[in-house]
Amino acid sequence: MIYVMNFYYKYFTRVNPLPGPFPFPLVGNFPQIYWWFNGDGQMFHNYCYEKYGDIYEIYDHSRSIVLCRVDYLENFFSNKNMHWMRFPNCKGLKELGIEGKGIVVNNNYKSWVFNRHFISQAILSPKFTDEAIDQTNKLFNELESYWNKLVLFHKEEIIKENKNIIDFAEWLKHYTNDMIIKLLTGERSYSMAAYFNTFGGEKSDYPSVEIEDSVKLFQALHKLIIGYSIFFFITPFLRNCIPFFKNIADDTLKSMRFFNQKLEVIIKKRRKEIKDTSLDESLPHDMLTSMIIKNTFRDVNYIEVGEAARSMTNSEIRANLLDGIINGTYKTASILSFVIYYIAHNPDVKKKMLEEVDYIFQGDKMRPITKDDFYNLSYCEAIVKEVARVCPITHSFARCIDKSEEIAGYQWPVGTSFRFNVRAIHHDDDYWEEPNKFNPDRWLVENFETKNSFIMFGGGLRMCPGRKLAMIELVCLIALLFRTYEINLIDTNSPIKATSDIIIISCDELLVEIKPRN
Ligand code: HEM
Repeated sequence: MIYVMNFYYKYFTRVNPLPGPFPFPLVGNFPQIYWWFNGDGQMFHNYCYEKYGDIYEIYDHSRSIVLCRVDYLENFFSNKNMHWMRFPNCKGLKELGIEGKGIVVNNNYKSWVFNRHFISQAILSPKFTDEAIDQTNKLFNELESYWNKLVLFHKEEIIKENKNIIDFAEWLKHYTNDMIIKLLTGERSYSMAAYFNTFGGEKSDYPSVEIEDSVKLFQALHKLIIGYSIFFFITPFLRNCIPFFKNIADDTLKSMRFFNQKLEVIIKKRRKEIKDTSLDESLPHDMLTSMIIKNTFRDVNYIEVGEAARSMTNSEIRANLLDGIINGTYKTASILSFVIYYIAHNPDVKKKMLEEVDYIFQGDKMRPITKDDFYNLSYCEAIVKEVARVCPITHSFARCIDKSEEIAGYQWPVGTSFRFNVRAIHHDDDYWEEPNKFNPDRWLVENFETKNSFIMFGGGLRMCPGRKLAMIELVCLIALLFRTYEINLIDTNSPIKATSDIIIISCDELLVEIKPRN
């Protein structure tokens, strides 16, 4: 009773009261999200934007101000202000064992700068880019080999049994999982092989122990992604006392322990491999190796300058790997499924894209894709950006201000939480011409884009460090796929099957028919 009275006292005396759905104690606006929109965060934000306009407030475990206009973002992304914190401190981070670790939810500025610097140096380097292109070719060949076995070589029986239909979204999640694990840790995972094996009949050539391991890793990752938000957005009382939330929280902690153990083994093994490699031999370019050798004598830029230039501990490396793996799996996969969907619904765009792809490869369906090809595939890149603009996969992302500031015409106290409604920003008609039109050509006009109006990868200091890698994966895969295959949606009339949680929108299923292009 006291809690409820206190909650509503604070609510009715809050600074700058704004319109928004009425909150409930302990659960904030979750009842509305679940009762009205079946848990769909994007639909909830669409509703709030239409009903309340450019600025409204919502509640999870605390109050957040949601901004929907491009000009409201200036204070967050300019170098002058540097509001760098994403979420306020919360007990959940400690329970998950990630307080002050990694980068995504790290609220310790010094530690975040240290980790972010390591990660950026590792994955924005030219050698890492080469490695990403190389792995794209290798893993795409593997993906094709499974499709060939499943779909293309056994035509008659498969067509009879309707097996030429594949769930593209599911294949992509396994593909991006194998890709990110290889690029970040240097280790192979066999998520695609495991998925292939579920179809019965022929099995993949990889040893079954390795495949089973990958299945466990993939399942643990899935549980972590689902369960993570319970630790940020749900109050400790619900998480610890209500069985529904407690079960998810326990499962998430179990997956976290499992993941940490796996990563610890990989890190120790790599440290030993590096130690056993003579100085004149080169080392691989995965993120793990780069993080281990940074600020050691194996680092080509090594200078000894005290604490700031210290090397990384295993627990820091683990947290960074986990951040990268979680962020690098589902987002890239979902956006590519949306790309396939939009291409199928826009024949003119498809025609132009095929012309670009055919021009680049000149009829050669076998040669690997190169870095130059990637830079020349400007229309494919435009398609990715336009799909991400009209159909963002992160419906909102957050900042918490570390000093009092005037934002959107109101003065806000330190510690206020904000969210940016990505879809509203991407459709702000003061900044986008015909915002509702799907038009990749707009991206071909140089410098047309206004500052902060496109926030697919966020903005400011905390902008996504994986953006280049994501674009390489997306653009190269589009080119490799459409160079060889005709991909048609099974049901062109149905809307895309996607679900949106508290932050991410993911494609659940995309049934396509795939056959070789003439
Ligand atoms: C299409 C794919 C991707 C999209 C749309 C995406 C989008 C985003 C967004 C919107 C943010 C928040 C930025 C902000 O708060 O300003 C973010 C952060 C982040 N992303 Fe990505 N991302 C993608 C792929 C990746 C990949 C492949 C990686 C792998 C390394 C990655 C790693 C991260 C990390 C570590 C952060 C946290 C950065 C920080 O807090 O300093 N992302 N991403």
